[in-house]
Amino acid sequence: MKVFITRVIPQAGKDLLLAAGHTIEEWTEKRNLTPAELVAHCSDADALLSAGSNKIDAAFLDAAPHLKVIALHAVGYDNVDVAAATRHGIPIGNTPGVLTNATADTAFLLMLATSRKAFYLHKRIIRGEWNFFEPTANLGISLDGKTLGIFGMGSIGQNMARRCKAAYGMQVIYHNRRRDDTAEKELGATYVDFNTLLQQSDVLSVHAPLTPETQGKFNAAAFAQMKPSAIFVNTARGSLHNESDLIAALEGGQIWGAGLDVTNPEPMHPDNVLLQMPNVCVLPHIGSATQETRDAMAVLAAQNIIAGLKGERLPAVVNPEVYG
Ligand SMILES: NC(=O)c1ccc[n+]([C@@H]2O[C@H](COP(=O)([O-])OP(=O)(O)OC[C@H]3O[C@@H](n4cnc5c(N)ncnc54)[C@H](O)[C@@H]3O)[C@@H](O)[C@H]2O)c1
Ligand SMILES: O=C(O)[C@H](O)CO
Repeated sequence: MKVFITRVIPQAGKDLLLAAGHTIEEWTEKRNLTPAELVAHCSDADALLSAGSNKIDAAFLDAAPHLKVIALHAVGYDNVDVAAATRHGIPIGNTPGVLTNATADTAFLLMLATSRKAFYLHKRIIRGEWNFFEPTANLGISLDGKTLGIFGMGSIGQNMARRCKAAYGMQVIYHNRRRDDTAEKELGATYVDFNTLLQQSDVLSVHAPLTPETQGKFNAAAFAQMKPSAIFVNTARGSLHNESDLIAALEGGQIWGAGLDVTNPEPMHPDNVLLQMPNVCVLPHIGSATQETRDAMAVLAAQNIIAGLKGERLPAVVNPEVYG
């Protein structure tokens, strides 16, 4: 059967699809498919392997009647109208778990790099501004024993908390849709309401999915409650924070710094003022970008498609309700 793949993915995933007897068509241009191009390529496809942010909504599903399964090369599925897919009888697969460590590493990297102004100081060396050692210049913030706040205590949030506790003995507080026993027992994490999370965190790391409830959650009102010494880290989705409010909070000293793997829009414009700020580190959405992790994501996405095309339950399914 034909599988359409929206971006070049690791060979490990493609090998699995080919070994299962499927044919592959892969979009290799280094630009996003337009919605019309996606429809055109899916018009005779049995499965879609979507790597990227293409909108998968009711209109698309109506226009691609052959599709039997859609697998995302991602854990986040905010680009998918899941209810519409379920109505169309199409299981949606994603890649949870296999990218947890790599993404938590990225959050940890951004926290530490921001706390020491690493990206800004690197740029100063390139500009020839490393002139002499100054005991009172280039100072960052120590993380030892500080309070880590996690918004979204799922797989990646818990992993980030584990890393911060092991490395810095950080106290962990969290806000989630519901309390999490594992986080409380294993990590000694304390559940707090959203305002307390804002007020008490020295580092606030965002790990919740993008939904109507979380969109724009970190706005002027939220930043105003945070400590002037706080670091905001977002590796979830750029739309969870309001970018102009974040810039104003950094400029106004309401918070100290920010580490971002995700922005809105993506890619971030090179002239963005955040890229010039000493206490800000920005990465180009590389949360899961290790060779091993991307291979594992491609393999799981392929396994989802192979199962879906056999009419079997996907190993990682977003909409189990599709099975009735
Ligand atoms: N930067 C990257 O490359 C990258 C990589 C992987 C994942 N992500 C993002 O990270 C997100 C989390 O991934 P995960 O694997 O940890 O998912 P997960 O489902 O294991 O965890 C998400 C947690 O957020 C909580 N949550 C949901 N809505 C909430 C709300 N309104 N308020 C508070 N908490 C809420 C859930 O209860 C859950 O505990 C993904 O949805 C994705 O958007 C980004
Ligand atoms: O959700 C994810 O897995 C990453 O952000 C890649 O899109």
